Amino acid sequence: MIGWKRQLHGTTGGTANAVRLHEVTKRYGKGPQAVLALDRVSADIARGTFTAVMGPSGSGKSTFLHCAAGLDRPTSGSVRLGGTELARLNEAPLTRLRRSSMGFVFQAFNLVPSLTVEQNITLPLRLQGRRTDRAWFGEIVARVGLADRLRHVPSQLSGGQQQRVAIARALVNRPEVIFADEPTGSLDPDTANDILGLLRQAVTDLHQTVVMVTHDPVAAAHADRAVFLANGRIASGMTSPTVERVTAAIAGLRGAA
Ligand SMILES: Nc1ncnc2c1ncn2[C@@H]1O[C@H](COP(=O)(O)OP(=O)(O)OP(=O)(O)O)[C@@H](O)[C@H]1O
Repeated sequence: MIGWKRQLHGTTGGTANAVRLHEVTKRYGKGPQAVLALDRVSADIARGTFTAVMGPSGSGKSTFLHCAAGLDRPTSGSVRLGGTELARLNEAPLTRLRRSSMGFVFQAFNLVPSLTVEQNITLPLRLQGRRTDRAWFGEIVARVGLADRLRHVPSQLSGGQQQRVAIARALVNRPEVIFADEPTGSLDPDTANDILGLLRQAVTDLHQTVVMVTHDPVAAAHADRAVFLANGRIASGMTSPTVERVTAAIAGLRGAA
């Protein structure tokens, strides 16, 4: 764990963290039925990096993402987004912070069916009462290849196109961090590869920060780093993950379970 933290700092030349989890524990339920989903997890996510969160089913990946994004409150420990401690915020300011500083990409796309592509993409801005920066909007729409689809509604789009809308929506705020939960889980391999390429570009070209939960070693290989959870703890970390190394690491975790 210490080595993992050192690696993060070491490769970024001391860049500030977008997200920092310190000794985060999440327990669901009480008494003998209680489940320890996260057990004193600490992780620093440096700005401008792409991190894949991996691990066997039930290892705590979604709980990690939900706690990091303030969608779920840790039982103990600290989560900081930039300089802000999430535990100190009540629901209303937390919701505002999520809208202003986080982007989300989910497996199920989660677009608003009655809104057009353009309205879906700009929804986070409208919810904050902010104007759309047309130059930035034009750039992200061009990058995700949706310029000729702006007046369509989600039901008129393929799954891959809907996920492109979700990525544009996540980028529209220039958030502190984009959280992606199995973003390619319902896509065919070629479409998945396109979507992962867009997330990669968001980091490399647009200097965004992406944290992605995935089961898929191919998806993880697009990231700068992979962090492996097992039984609610960080078991190991890896820089410049490849499909082969990630597959071997997961097999090792399954063997140790
Ligand atoms: N709301 C909840 N109430 C009770 N237990 C929960 C709840 N959410 C998650 N858990 C438990 O916490 C543990 C971690 O769950 P989590 O969903 O974070 O794992 P995961 O690694 O994302 O799994 P998967 O890959 O199957 O989605 C599991 O044992 C799960 O059953």
